[in-house]
Amino acid sequence: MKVTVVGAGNVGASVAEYVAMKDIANEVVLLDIKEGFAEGKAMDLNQCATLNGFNTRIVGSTNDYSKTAGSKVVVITSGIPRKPGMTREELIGTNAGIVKTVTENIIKYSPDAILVVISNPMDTMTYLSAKSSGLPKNRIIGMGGALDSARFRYRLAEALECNPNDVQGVVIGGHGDTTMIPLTRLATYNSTPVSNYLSEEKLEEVAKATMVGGATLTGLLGTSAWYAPGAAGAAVVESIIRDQKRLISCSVYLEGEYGQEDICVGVPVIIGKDGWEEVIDYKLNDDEKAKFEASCEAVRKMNNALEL
Ligand SMILES: NC(=O)c1ccc[n+]([C@@H]2O[C@H](COP(=O)([O-])OP(=O)(O)OC[C@H]3O[C@@H](n4cnc5c(N)ncnc54)[C@H](O)[C@@H]3O)[C@@H](O)[C@H]2O)c1
Ligand SMILES: O=C(O)C[C@H](O)C(=O)O
Repeated sequence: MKVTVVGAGNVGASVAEYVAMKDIANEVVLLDIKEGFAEGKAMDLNQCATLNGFNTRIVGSTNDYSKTAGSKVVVITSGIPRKPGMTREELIGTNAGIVKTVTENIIKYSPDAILVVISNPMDTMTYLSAKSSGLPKNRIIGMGGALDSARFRYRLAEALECNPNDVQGVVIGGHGDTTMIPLTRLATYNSTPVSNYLSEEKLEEVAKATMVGGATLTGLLGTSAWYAPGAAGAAVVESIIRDQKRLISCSVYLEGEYGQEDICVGVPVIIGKDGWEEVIDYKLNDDEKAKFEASCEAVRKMNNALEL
């Protein structure tokens, strides 16, 4: 099984590392436009094999797509990250061209691949990939909700002072500072509503911290985060390769689900060997529905800036 990761920068290398550590692919191809960069990252990662006990071969490629041929999954991380003070949406001018070209090159060599889009602004880049590739909708998955939900669970566990693995929580909507929707009403601490333990004000605080999770890290790091984004990307890849049928919030092309058409936005989906298989209806209440609609309007506005 071959997995390709386009962009060997912070997030791409992190996805490659986590995929290798999971030992779910024989080969991971890391491709970057910067001369020798992907080869260097691949060599460094290969030298972890005996230390971390994996048997995945990592191959570096400077823009040679023939090396990516026959990939089962392709993760797109190529593009610029934001700097402190910027929004993800400001990246569209540079990243749209990159994501479009990369998508076209990838499907020339791997027409049956499932694409996992990570580059920002992620929902719009996923929509662009869907439109420019012409691939069946189930084979285009935007990764954002997996990361945002992990951050939500971390913030909830911090507030509850508990083990994060005992907390369930999902973020839907756009992957933007103001568009994501942490579903606090549905979050649980080992099957009991978190509202049993946390006040409305505390839950509001948790939701706000979740929404600006990426911006907070960008402020601290000077560039955007990569460990949790890499782990979230690898979790999506694992669910595809192992056909795990995990229920993960991902940005997918909607045709009526959640009342939306012709948009890629975060909703809970089942992820398996054929890509995303089914959207699960969380039965949003009126307030959540209104937030979801506003989120979709903002994403749609971004999509309108694309030259398709
Ligand atoms: N969806 C998410 O949850 C999420 C999370 C983190 C980061 N991101 C986004 O992922 C992207 C990458 O972030 P990063 O921190 O890895 O940035 P980075 O600068 O470390 O790496 C990006 C890499 O892409 C490469 N690249 C640029 N154009 C290319 C092309 N045409 N073909 C191949 N490679 C190309 C660059 O050379 C660079 O090595 C950014 O857009 C960032 O905003 C999204
Ligand atoms: O915050 C960013 O710009 C990167 C990414 O989308 C994240 O949420 O970490």
